[in-house]
Amino acid sequence: MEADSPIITVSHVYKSYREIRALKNFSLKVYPGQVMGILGPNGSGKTSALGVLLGVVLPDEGEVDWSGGSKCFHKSHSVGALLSPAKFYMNLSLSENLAIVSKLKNISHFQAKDVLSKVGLADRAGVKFSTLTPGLRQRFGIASALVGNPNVLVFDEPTLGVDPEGTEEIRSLIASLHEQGKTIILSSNLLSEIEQLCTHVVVLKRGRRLVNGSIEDVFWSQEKFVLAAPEMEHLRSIFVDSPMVRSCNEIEGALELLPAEGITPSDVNRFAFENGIVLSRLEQQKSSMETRFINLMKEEVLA
Ligand SMILES: Nc1ncnc2c1ncn2[C@@H]1O[C@H](COP(=O)(O)OP(=O)(O)OP(=O)(O)O)[C@@H](O)[C@H]1O
Repeated sequence: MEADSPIITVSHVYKSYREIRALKNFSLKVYPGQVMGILGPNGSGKTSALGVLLGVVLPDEGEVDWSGGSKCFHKSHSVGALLSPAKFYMNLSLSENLAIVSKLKNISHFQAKDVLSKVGLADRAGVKFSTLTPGLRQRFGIASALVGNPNVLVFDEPTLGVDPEGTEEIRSLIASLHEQGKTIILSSNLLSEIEQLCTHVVVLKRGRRLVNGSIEDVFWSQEKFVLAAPEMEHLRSIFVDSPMVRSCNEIEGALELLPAEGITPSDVNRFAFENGIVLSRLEQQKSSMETRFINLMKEEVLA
């Protein structure tokens, strides 16, 4: 997939609101067909990052380039966005609201029913926006993003404030848009949502990018070794200050090591043997998504 050119390239963007630094040296590439998740706690800069991508927030420094060299794309039909919570005219019907959206996007041949049927709201074309539940409002927001059949969709916390049933409906709608080949960029502070929907992720903390890559690489690449031996105290003592490991914890009768770069299980086995210990257990395991995310959030953000 990355053999293609990126659809969006964000380079070294800084954004402050007075003294608050919302984005610090933020860079990102999004390729066609990806579902890029922007993951981070509240206030980490997710909405600012999406605003910069969409051209509705001007960066203080840095560049955003859309494929084709466009720097000002937000009036284009090839991008649809939903910034949460979905805001529309309360007293107008869904089809009237969509007519306004299509006018703003400068789209002449447009059928509200076609777009509404894509999100399962075709039978509500005539109802007022004010009568919709939070989940249906978000679904309608996705419908409005689909006006003009854009290739790229941007959703800011699409399930925020939605009940579990509505959340599942919105998630399956986003998954089906991905299956149709849309490129999607969405923000969330829920690891489970990012894991369920995204192919790629960028993790933000206090406006800085901590990591970026495929879900697999970012959340599953951290390995740990689990060791045991008859003399556990001796085993711990040889590894606790060893440069072979980044951390060493005794958990439920076993020693869990996070190995230093390039260290293999045979290196660990050999080192134990050279110190007079025959291991009764040596397993290589991957950290869980949650563990990796929690560790990332603990990591100090480098200035
Ligand atoms: N218009 C604004 N004026 C002043 N400060 C702002 C503005 N928009 C965002 N901020 C601040 O910038 C920082 C990043 O906010 P942003 O909304 O981008 O983060 P976020 O990760 O989307 O947060 P949340 O999940 O709470 O929406 C926060 O400290 C926020 O208070």
